[in-house]
Amino acid sequence: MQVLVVFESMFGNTEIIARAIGKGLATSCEVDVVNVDDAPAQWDGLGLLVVGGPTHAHGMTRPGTRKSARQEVEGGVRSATGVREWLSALPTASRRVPFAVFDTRLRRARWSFFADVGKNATILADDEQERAEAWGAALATRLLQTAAG
Ligand SMILES: Cc1cc2nc3c(=O)[nH]c(=O)nc-3n(C[C@H](O)[C@H](O)[C@H](O)COP(=O)(O)O)c2cc1C
Repeated sequence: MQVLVVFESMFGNTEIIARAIGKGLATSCEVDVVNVDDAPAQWDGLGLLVVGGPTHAHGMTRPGTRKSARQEVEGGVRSATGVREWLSALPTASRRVPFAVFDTRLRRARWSFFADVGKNATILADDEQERAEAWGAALATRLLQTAAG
């Protein structure tokens, strides 16, 4: 089963979580983890698309919030594009695929991954990488069960 994980990340936290999710999924699937800047817009035979990004102003990033993030970090941010824009530009055929989403944010929330971002530093809260890997592994198990009917 082929899985594509697409992440958007300013300071690196969401990228770490995306790669941990990919590691979990790789226990039973073929996985590519790609920055949204390099993400394809079309695919063939994809079993699952997983998309994640940082929470900005209670939602997905926008050009203005990404500009604020750029001003906070020396040496540039990880993604120039947003998953919001990437998703909007996907052709209709690419949207017909099983889909899972995740986000990172500052406040600990049950369905999000928690990042504590210091100045010019990437500080993921304890256990979040492990939690992300476990979520990826659970997703893979569920996917294979669904495929098996
Ligand atoms: C412009 C901006 C707005 C943000 N707004 C929120 C918010 O509304 N709620 C929240 O919990 N975190 C917020 N954050 C924190 C980010 O969600 C956190 O920095 C992010 O998860 C880090 O991921 P990244 O390192 O991949 O960019 C914001 C960060 C920035 C830069």
